[in-house]
Amino acid sequence: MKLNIKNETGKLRSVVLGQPTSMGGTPTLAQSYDAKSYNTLENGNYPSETDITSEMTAFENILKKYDVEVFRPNVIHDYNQVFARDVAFVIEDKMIISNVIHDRADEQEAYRKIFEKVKWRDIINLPETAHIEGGDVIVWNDFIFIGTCYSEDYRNFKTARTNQYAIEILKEYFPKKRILDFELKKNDQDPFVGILHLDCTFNPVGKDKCIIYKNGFVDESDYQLIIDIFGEENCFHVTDEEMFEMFPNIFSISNEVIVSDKSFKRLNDHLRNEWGMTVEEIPYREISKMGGLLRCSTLPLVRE
Ligand SMILES: NC(=[NH2+])NCCC[C@H](N)C(=O)O
Repeated sequence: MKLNIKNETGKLRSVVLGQPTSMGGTPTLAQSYDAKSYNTLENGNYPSETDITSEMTAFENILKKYDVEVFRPNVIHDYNQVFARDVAFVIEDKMIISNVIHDRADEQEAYRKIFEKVKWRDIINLPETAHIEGGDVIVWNDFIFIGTCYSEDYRNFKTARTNQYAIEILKEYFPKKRILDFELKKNDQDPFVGILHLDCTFNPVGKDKCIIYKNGFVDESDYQLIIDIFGEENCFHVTDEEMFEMFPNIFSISNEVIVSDKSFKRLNDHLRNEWGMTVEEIPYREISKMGGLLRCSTLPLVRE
């Protein structure tokens, strides 16, 4: 397979969609590794495998409707494999194997048959201490936007997944890209305060637009830089509550077609009425309780 990812919104040809089978029971608070799941567990409403399965099936059906080739990872017994995004990521024709948080490390084995479709020389493995997950990496033509955490207590956060070392290495592999790193607010327990990945606070859509949550960034100047790149009129600003519901984490099948949660009324209306896009709405509320949404559930391999 010839990988090709130049941006977030080129027409999607081939993608990995995570899988819900045998996702294990409800974790304990101590076992959770993101603030949204922590909050869900505190509220005692962790989702069931049956509900997660029906949401992911709805997503797969939309992808197939647009003739996208969909791969699924193998099932690992009692292991959450919903969020394919973080396991690896594609930049141009290269696949970078993430160094994910320890709690999720076993997920990668289930992608072996998919990785084997890619030529060895197109696969990049990073040194063990270079931490990075696909949710923090957004390829946007000449730019690569990367979410990170500079804090000295980086290691104390389970929600800090990408470090400077990994970013420095990517700069060497992709010298022609303008790599911009953004420090994200971190908090392992309060989903209104901490941002797990960059794609929970920012996501490009269409040819030149984006969805953005200002308070996810530590430095206002980082947020302002994105606004300057896209232009104020091309930015949809989300509120605290909408960030919590995961508005930024929708998924583009092309410049014109977006898969969104059917409860995102204000966003979906804007995408359709102001920006003229086609919005495919599906139910994804149960999956949101585990700290990710539509972008997080996918790992795009080929876009036109
Ligand atoms: N790209 C993303 N935002 N992925 C969300 C992953 C959520 C998952 N519970 C984790 O903590 O790893």
